[in-house]
Parts: sequence; C-alpha cells; structure tokens
Amino acid sequence: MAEGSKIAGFLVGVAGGNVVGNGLYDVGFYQKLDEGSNMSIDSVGSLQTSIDGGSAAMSVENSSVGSNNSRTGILHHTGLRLFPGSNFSLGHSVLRPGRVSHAMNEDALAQTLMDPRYPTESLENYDEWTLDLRKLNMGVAFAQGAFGKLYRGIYDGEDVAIKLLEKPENDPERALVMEQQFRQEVMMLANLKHPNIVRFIGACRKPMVWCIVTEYAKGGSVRQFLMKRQNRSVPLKLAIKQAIDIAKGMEYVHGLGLIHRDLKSDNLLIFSDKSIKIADFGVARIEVKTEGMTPETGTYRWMAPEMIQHRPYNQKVDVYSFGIVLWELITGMLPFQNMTAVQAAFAVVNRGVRPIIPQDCLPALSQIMTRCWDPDPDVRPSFSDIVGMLESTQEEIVNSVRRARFRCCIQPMMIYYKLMDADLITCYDFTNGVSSGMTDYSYDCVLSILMNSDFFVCIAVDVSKCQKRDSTLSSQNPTSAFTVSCLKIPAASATTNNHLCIGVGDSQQPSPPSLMWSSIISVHSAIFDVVRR
Ligand SMILES: Nc1ncnc2c1ncn2[C@@H]1O[C@H](COP(=O)(O)OP(=O)(O)OP(=O)(O)O)[C@@H](O)[C@H]1O
Repeated sequence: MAEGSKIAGFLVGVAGGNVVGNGLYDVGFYQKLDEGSNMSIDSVGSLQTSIDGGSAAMSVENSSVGSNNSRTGILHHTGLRLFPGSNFSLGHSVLRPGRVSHAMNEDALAQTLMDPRYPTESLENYDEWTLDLRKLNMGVAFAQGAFGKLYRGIYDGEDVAIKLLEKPENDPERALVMEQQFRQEVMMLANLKHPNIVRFIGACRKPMVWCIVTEYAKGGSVRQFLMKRQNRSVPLKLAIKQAIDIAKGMEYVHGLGLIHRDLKSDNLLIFSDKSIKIADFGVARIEVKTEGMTPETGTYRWMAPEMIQHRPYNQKVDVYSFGIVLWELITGMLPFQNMTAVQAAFAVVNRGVRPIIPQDCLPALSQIMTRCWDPDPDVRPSFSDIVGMLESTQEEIVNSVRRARFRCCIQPMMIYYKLMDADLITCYDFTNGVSSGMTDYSYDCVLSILMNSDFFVCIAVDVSKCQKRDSTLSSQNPTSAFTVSCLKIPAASATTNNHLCIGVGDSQQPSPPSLMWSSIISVHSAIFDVVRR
C-alpha cells in the first residue's frame, strides 16, 4: 500500500540525515534536542543533567524523570493523574517532551476537538487517515500519559482509545516538539500492521489539539493487569503466550528497521482474546545503523545500560527491555521495586544489577532473560531467536509441567470411580496394574492433576520401590521410598476440571481402595512438593 513506500522513503531520508518527504520527520531535529538536554549516569554514579552547558541535579519522584529544560520545553513529571476506572502508568518516559499543560480542562479539550468551527488541518502525507469527527463519540478520560491524555470513545461503532494532545500556547518551541511526537506516532502507526501491534484507526489535527485514535484494549495495560494481581505471577502458560505475542510484535517492528525505545509493561495492551499488542510509538525511531543512536527517551526501569549512559545504541535496547518485561510476567512484580527509577538505573549501569530470577523459574526462561539483559548488546538475541526459544519453552511446558502452578481439590472416592469408569484412564487399569497405554506396568499409584483446561500432569508412583508393598502402605511413610515421575497426558484426554485424580493399584492383585486412601492422600502433598520444585 501507499504507506509502505512512504516508510521506505523515510528510511532513505534518515540515512541522509535530511528532512523527509514533505518535511514530516526530521530525525536530525530530535538529535539536536538531545544535545541540549544531556542526561547521564557517570562512572562515579551521580545522575546529572546538563542544561545548555550548566548542570543540575535531577528531581526524581517515583519513576517519573524529567529535566527542567526550558529550551526544549521538557518539564518535570509531577506524577500521575488517575481518572475513575483509569489506566495508570508507573513510569513515565524519560525526556518525553512537553507534558500536557492542562491549560484547558479535559472537557474543554475534547470540545475543542469536536467543535466544527475549528477547521481540521491536513495530516500531510497521511491524509487518508484523517478522522471523520462526525463518526466519533468522545467518552471519559481514563489515563494520562507523559505525552497526552487518553479518552474512551466510539468511532464508527467501534470502541476506541483517543489520545488528545493539547498544543501549548505561548510556547512555540514546545508546540513544535509535541507536533513532532504527534507526527512521529501517526507515521509509525500508519505503517505498522501486525496482530501484535495496536491497530491505528486515524488521527486529526485542529489548531489547538491533536488526536490519535487506536482500537481500545479492554484489558488495559500489562502493568495494570499485574498490579491488579497484587504481585502474583501470571500463570506460566499465559505468561509465555503473552511473551510470545510481544516478541512477535517486536520481531515485526525490528524487521522494518525500527526501534520502539520505550518497551515496558505500560505500553503493552491486553485485548479481550488475551492477546497482547504493543502500543505507544511516539518515540519509536528508524535505526540509524552507521553511527548508532543517542538516547533521548525510554523509562529507566526498562532501559538498557547503554541508553542510560547516553552511549550509541541499536535495536538491542528493545531486547533488553523485553527481558525486563518477561521478568515482570514471570514474577508479577515491578522491576527494582525497592529502588527509585534513578537508583535502579544507577545499579544497572554501575553495579550490573538485574532483577532477581526466582529459583523455581524454568531454566529456559531464566536463560532467555539473562541473555536479553546482557550488558553487551551483541550477546542479546534477536526477536526472531526469542520467538523460537519461547515457542520451544511452551512446548516443553506442555511436555513437562513440573514447575507449573496449579490448583486442585481432592475428591477421592468420586474421582477414583471416575478413573475406574475409565474417563481419563482408558489406558490405565489401576486395579490390575496393567495398561493398554503404558509399557511400564509397575506404576501402582497414579495421580493425575489437571493443571488447567489444556493439559494434565500424571504422576505415577512406583510402589515396588517401597520397602514393603501396598499391604503395609498405610503404616509406612511411603513417600520416602517412592519414585515419582511425570507423564504427560494430552489435553484431549482431560475430562475433569481442577481435580486431583488418584488411582491405586497393585500389579499382582486388586487393592481395596478403602485401605489405600489414607496413605494416598497423605502422599499427595509430598508429591505436590516434588511437582512444584
Ligand atoms: N488503545 C488503548 N487502549 C487502552 N488503554 C490504552 C490504549 N493506549 C494507551 N492506553 C493506556 O494509556 C496509557 C498512556 O498511553 P500512552 O503510552 O500512549 O501515552 P504517552 O503519553 O505516550 O505515555 P508514556 O510516555 O507515559 O508511555 C498506557 O500506559 C495505557 O495504560
């Protein structure tokens, strides 16, 4: 489509360092801004901003960081404003130009957009994306980003998120910077089409307000989702599925030669089918391969050390951020939560600190995270590699669920009979210890635990490894001598929900279940511990 050629043209323009097309995106301009607000964490560890040659300590409030740079109009972030039922963010981007000034209240801002007396201005190269405001119904504000205010709404019958940016009055430089952000985001969104990238619906420019409309994510951001779970980790299978979504979206973004530069859980949106889409391309850039890029954005907790240090960087900064996001999904926690964002940045750069990987983390996931946040960007894998590694891990989990988290309840007799009824156990005959499906008939006790709606784990206990066999099982401490192994059972075999299923048998003669139950139930928690490890 037409936009494809525009982005290609942009690539050429950037390589030459010039204004592109109709003067829309001048990357050189952004780089000059950066010269005026140089932020660094030096080797001694002090964090400073140098402003037009001078130097000032940074004020840090939670994770919000900003340099008070009058030339660029970069203001201190003063923290978050929450709206009823709102989304909220824990870390505003560093050096995002121009927090919205709130000269107009939110109603006035929305009304200004909708007022037909104010003319709609051209989107230049992207006119076909101009919104027809007659189709737009503005709803309430629900989130405040560093760059704009988010409203719910309906466009042409579809739920949408509307980002409004108020053009600052009496500050032409800041207005220019914000306009660049607006154009940047429109250009990026108009050219990105992927199931894991938030879908662009259109944009609109009026004299005092700019607006960007995307599909609305009912599930909010991943950060909100994790906060709602109060630091409980995401079920492993879901965490990996979400991580794959993000990695696929980023694989696509990198494939176009772009860098997101602000990948973090606030910018990852959850949709009703549980898929994740990447949002917020306001600071995304074309990768400039020859010279590397110098930083002007990002959010410290997720930011690669080279970016924090203002060293040249490339697409691998996104891989670093992804490693941190993966850790968030696995642990449910905010990265470096006991530190301020600046302390975290200092620790990352000067002490090589990284989030602590939980002991029970799957080795494959631990390896992915460790590689992603390696200090050497060249060691970090590409997103294509990450997708491959995550998909193998996903498969591994289906095959071996030892470390998966699960719920269960015990309904012994009922489930026992269920087994005997051969619902799940069509291939296992516990009473006789023979099985049409199992080659090793020595499993006398089999515990099948439905991990979730997709798969079972079946734990088989080999009673023959007991000092004495089943006749004395109840008087022994059977777990100490038991061999526990995991067998996988495909989802299709699963017929019960959230139940611990126990089958008991003896290979020589039928074992009366009544004699066995107390032992089996006392065994089960020990077995769970084995599985959990
Ligand atoms: N399409 C959407 N659907 C639902 N929520 C959204 C959507 N887009 C953004 N949000 C929410 O609004 C918040 C701010 O949006 P966005 O990141 O685009 O603004 P921003 O001004 O660029 O902010 P920041 O620089 O702090 O990331 C997000 O963290 C997210 O929680």
